[in-house]
Amino acid sequence: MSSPPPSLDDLRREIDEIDDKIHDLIMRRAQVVELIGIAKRPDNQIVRPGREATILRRLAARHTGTFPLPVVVRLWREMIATYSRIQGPMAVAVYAPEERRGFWDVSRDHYGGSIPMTAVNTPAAAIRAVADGTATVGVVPMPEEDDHDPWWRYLMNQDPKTPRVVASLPFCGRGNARGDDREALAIALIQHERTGDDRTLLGIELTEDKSRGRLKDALEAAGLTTVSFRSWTGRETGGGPLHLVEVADFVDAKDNRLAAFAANMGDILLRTIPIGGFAVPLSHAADARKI
Ligand SMILES: O=C(O)C(=O)C[C@]1(C(=O)O)C=C[C@@H](O)C=C1
Repeated sequence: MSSPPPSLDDLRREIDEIDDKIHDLIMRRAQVVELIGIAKRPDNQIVRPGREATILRRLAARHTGTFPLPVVVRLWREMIATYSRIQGPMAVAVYAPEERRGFWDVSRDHYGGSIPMTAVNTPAAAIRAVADGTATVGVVPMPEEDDHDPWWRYLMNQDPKTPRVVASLPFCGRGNARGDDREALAIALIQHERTGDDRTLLGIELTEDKSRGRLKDALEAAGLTTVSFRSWTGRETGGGPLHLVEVADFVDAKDNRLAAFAANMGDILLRTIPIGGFAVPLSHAADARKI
């Protein structure tokens, strides 16, 4: 004889037990994070986007059942942001003018509801807020093709006080975020860290106009796979043409492939600056599977 199905009261008791366990673990995680905050000193970089991506990828790989993965990621994003704030002060400056409130929504999903967040009207204002320490993180739009004053050119600077791109938002779908703005990048005064599946943004200045095909060939001959290109004439400032190339790997300034690229380009290359990068978001994999 099969046993009768559990009663509503039994099931609710089980839910209460589960909730207690989840709550206990959230509180225990806070204690461990406090110790992490102590262990991380003296370099004291509270926000570690690479580690955050690794945590979320590991959970995504073990996820099964009917509870949607993007919601798991949203819960963890709320937690991770809050656990960051336990370690020290945090503030986010988001490029979110009136007509582009979608960036506010994706930033709030990523950095949670408890971190102080300010909307600014230009990407340059978000960069300034990070550079002067008013914000720990800035959120700027994914570079666009027809941008007449691209924000990324302000990051083409070797000064260690220049913010770097450190993450791409959203990490797992934009849910019910307003508007059509699809993707944004986070910048901070920290280094982009290797996670095993990364993209790097290379800012490249040339002495004269060259086709993207030429740049692509020189990068690929140096062993760098190109994903996308953005260009800016540089005429307005009297400088040379600038290109922002997304490459499919982790690359830092010491990478031998940049030296090989410089050799391939010869005298027309003025400088190449990795302006940061990001762990490939889970939504990229989902888009590729057309989920
Ligand atoms: O691992 C760390 O360095 C932490 O500070 C912990 C933690 C987390 O909650 O897991 C919090 C903030 C960091 O951005 C990354 C991860």
